[in-house]
Amino acid sequence: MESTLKELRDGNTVLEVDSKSAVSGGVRDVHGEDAATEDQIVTPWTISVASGYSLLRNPHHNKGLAFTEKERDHHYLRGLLPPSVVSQDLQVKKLMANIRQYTVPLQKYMAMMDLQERNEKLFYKLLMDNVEELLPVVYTPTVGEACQKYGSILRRPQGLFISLNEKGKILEVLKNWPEKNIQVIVVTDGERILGLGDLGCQGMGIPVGKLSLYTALGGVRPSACLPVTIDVGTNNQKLLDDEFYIGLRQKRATGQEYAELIHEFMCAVKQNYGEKVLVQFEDFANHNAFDLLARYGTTHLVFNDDIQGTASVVLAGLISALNLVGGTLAEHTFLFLGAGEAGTGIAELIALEMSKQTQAPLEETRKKIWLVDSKGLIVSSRMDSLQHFKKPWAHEHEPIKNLVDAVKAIKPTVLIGSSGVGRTFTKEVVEAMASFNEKPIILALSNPTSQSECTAEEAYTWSEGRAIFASGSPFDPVEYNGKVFVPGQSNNAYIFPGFGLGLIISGAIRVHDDMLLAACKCKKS
Ligand SMILES: O=C([O-])CC(=O)C(=O)O
Ligand SMILES: [Mg+2]
Repeated sequence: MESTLKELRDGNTVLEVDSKSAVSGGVRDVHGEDAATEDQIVTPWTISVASGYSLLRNPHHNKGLAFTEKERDHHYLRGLLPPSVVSQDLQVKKLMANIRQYTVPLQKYMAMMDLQERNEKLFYKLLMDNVEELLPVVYTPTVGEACQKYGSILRRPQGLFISLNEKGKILEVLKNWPEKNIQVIVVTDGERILGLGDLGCQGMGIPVGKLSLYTALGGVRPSACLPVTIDVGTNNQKLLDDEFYIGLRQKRATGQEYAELIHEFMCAVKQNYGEKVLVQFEDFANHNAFDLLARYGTTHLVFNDDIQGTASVVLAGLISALNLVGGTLAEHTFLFLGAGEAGTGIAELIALEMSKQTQAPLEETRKKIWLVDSKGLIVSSRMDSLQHFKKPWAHEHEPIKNLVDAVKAIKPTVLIGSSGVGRTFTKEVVEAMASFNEKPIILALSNPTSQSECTAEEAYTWSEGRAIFASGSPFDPVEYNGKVFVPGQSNNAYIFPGFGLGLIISGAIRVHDDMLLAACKCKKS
């Protein structure tokens, strides 16, 4: 018996033993008789073994034609597969050829999701071997379009949906998830999906995509990753009117009703998975993102990717850019378009690093950083009407209404776009940057590509090839005046999988700013 179990464990066959299988005293309750009392309605122990037909339909263990002759004998697969045995490498070759035939990115996305649902090992092999080509498919920018059309393209639901209907029952809902040992949860409420706005329940594509990078880039086991979407309704009328919309058909719950659902979720998560489970908040709207991070940052292992992840990756990029333009952080002047999660998160981390480098107080280093929001430059005369996360950036200056005037007045060396609004770094803005900077640093961070503040081509052309440019969404290399410029990508995908892995393997129970600063300075050895 023990040797068969070991074989099952070591082999490819699924073996799931519920932890309740051993009754107290170390005596195995083989027939479940001791535990099967009337007040215990759950099966006291279960062993499930996938083999044969069900093994082929189990995405975690299916290998398709790559099952060897021996495995086909052992797992009752004879006759269920055509005779040919192919290597995983050949499977990768075939699938890449198929995926490359699709010209529409969304078709590639759907092919990848189908694969993930069919043969998880092959999905990750494909993604890891072809990461540059497939990252824009399973992640930004295509995942944005997938979320917009999620209701129409959905085949088999992925992740866990927790809606207002589940209020009071969230712990039970977590127990419906087949995996028990969860290490990372990526959760969204869908209110600010990339720069695309409120996509309600259809935001699920984001946690699914982020977690596939946790595995492909961070090496976290897929079974330890849990994508969650909290559905409190949507204010997106187009979705509410869409017959294929998959979420609750109501306006967003707010205030106490919202806070109570999130709180129940956070408590249930800790109760079910323990203190070391990492909860990554993703694509919440500004008005909730900061509050959630503040509220749960002291009681849970939480990380906001849009505030902290983006901040670390951008600071890492700036530290590298200084090698090209010279000077220390404190010798530069920063101007942001966008004062939300990404903008203020990045600004704060830059100020913190400057303060560490120069020993100057944070209040002083913040003065090197200026932010423009939809109402213009953030200045002290606007203080009373500013949301709390913008207040630290309200410096003394006369009011300025638009970006180009702010650029001309502040004369930044670094211009960062994080507003979620595309096409806002106009020719005039880029030309102004290039007029007083030998090498202007220009970061167009908003996602997906349609929301990018400018394209790589625009940044290089309008600056006559002098801009140091990076963007949130990927852009192809650009040829300008006979020279090829390769734009950088400054997306939190370059930090959260490694950062999260570090949190998990170190057994951390809280996230601290020093960890973010350390992550920024990590160099590939
Ligand atoms: O998902 C991405 O590509 C980056 C990100 O967090 C966002 O734009 O919200
Ligand atoms: Mg995000």
